Amino acid sequence: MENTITLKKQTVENKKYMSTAIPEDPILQLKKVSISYTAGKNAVNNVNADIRKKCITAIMGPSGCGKSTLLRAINRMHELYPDIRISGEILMNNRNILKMNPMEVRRMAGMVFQRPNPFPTMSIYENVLAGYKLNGISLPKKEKDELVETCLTNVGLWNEVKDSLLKKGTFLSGGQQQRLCIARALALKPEVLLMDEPTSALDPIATNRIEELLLQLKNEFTILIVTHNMSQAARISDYSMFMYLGELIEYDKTQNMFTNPKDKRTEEYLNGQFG
Ligand SMILES: Nc1ncnc2c1ncn2[C@@H]1O[C@H](COP(=O)(O)OP(=O)(O)OP(=O)(O)O)[C@@H](O)[C@H]1O
Repeated sequence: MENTITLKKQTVENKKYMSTAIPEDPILQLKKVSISYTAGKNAVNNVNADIRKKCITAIMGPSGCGKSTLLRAINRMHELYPDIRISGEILMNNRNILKMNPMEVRRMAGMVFQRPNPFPTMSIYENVLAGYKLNGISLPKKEKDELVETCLTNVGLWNEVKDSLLKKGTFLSGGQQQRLCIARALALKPEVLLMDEPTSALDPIATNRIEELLLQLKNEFTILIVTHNMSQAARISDYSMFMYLGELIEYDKTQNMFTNPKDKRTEEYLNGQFG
């Protein structure tokens, strides 16, 4: 009896911190998602959230709170860890991605990592098209040329590299390499762009360019970004999630969370008291 009362109380408490302003038209729905690397210890614990289309949603929280684990699960990269266990549902456009072909999921949810990682043996041109090659999809030359130009234009790189498309991607600066990696992810026309601290290895100027780029890209794409940089979340995200010890503690419009955090732990984190 006591347990039931405690559970009910927790549900009410949890709801209190999930803003009513959270999306009605989600592209992505996390339902009771729990993930563990070792039995009995959840790295992600019972996360429920709807992610709004064509918005930037930031995932924040102290080191080890499960941000990257959650992000990786959204394109089935968690499966690279053999003993990992996942429960719950991750719906993308109402389809449970945990039951789909992983290659199809990765086409729908592109990933950009912390360190720019263009394929070192490929040219700039080939890097943009790498997703097609890996998926065994061949395109006519004209279509490939158009796709490369469009994607590089979308990331503001076309004018900088149009005369050196056959050079290796690794010749570019760090910021240019990261924009190339974003172009590579965009080439597959993903539903969602997942970004794991995409600017943490970049200088402030390159960071600024990527942030401007993300603000443009959200007109067309849904972006979910893990960031340690609170000012970055405040600058570019529409919605913010705060995770702590694997749990989603608070999820709200960024402006609400930064001006009026509901949970003491969110407030302390945003005030720099831990993390
Ligand atoms: N490959 C792994 N094997 C076992 N445990 C892991 C593995 N990767 C992460 N963990 C554990 O899972 C938990 C969540 O880690 P995760 O990397 O998702 O957190 P994070 O919030 O992204 O951290 P950071 O901000 O430092 O990148 C941590 O306790 C971590 O130690």
